[in-house]
Amino acid sequence: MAEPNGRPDHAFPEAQREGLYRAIFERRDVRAQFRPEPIPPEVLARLLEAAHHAPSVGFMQPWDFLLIDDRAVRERVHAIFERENAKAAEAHTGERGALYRRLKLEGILESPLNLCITCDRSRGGEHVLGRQSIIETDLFSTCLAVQNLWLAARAEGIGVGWVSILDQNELTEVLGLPENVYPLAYLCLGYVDDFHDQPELALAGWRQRLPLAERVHGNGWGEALDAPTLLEALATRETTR
Ligand SMILES: Cc1cc2c(cc1C)N(C[C@H](O)[C@H](O)[C@H](O)COP(=O)(O)O)c1[nH]c(=O)[nH]c(=O)c1N2
Repeated sequence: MAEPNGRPDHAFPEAQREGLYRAIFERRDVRAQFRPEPIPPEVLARLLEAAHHAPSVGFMQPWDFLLIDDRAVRERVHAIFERENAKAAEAHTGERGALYRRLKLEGILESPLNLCITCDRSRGGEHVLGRQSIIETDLFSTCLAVQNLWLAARAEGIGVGWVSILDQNELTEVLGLPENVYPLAYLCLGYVDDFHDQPELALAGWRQRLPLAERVHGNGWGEALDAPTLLEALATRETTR
């Protein structure tokens, strides 16, 4: 299809575009509102397929997916969280410390499924196309798989919470990961009672979303953007969300 200006129109129809943006804006990190029902296999397959279709450096596809529903394994991971979280809490004192201790930062035992997305740092051999200069691009790729899954889960009505308050070496041992396989994301998944309309950390008064217009630079760091219409559009969008 071509637009009146002759440019081919590859954009999705409006309703589909809205669906995609809805998943982006209504995706939340979920820790507390999990329901116990299991995720049906066909739905889980769709989420994993979405993750598997993420971009990856040199088409490396460095990810694997460990589906963890065993209570004993989850209890061991939860114990790692408890230890690490106690250490993390010590970093915050006074009112901030009290607020930190009130935050719910994981749903390891309440969610029906835990999912560890790993990154095999040796997949594809020594010379992965595009990874020569920036070795961490395998980790970046795996993060994109996480985000694909997270957005698809939101569209399916499934909440996802990322737990990173974990000792990676202990987690590696509990999950029996081979050498070179890094546990990139430990996620809690399940249907939820509700999705908050703002990040939980914002609702709790921990930290607020930064004004986007202030984060956009011109031709170098700190250079003003010479694009009044874009700046106005950024500011306008912000007041509506
Ligand atoms: C790499 C990484 C690691 C973590 C997180 C996210 C990411 C990207 N987040 C979730 C984080 O707090 C959340 O994304 C932000 O607060 C924004 O909220 P929404 O995701 O928009 O709901 C997170 N949340 C939490 O409760 N415990 C955690 O350990 C972590 N760890």
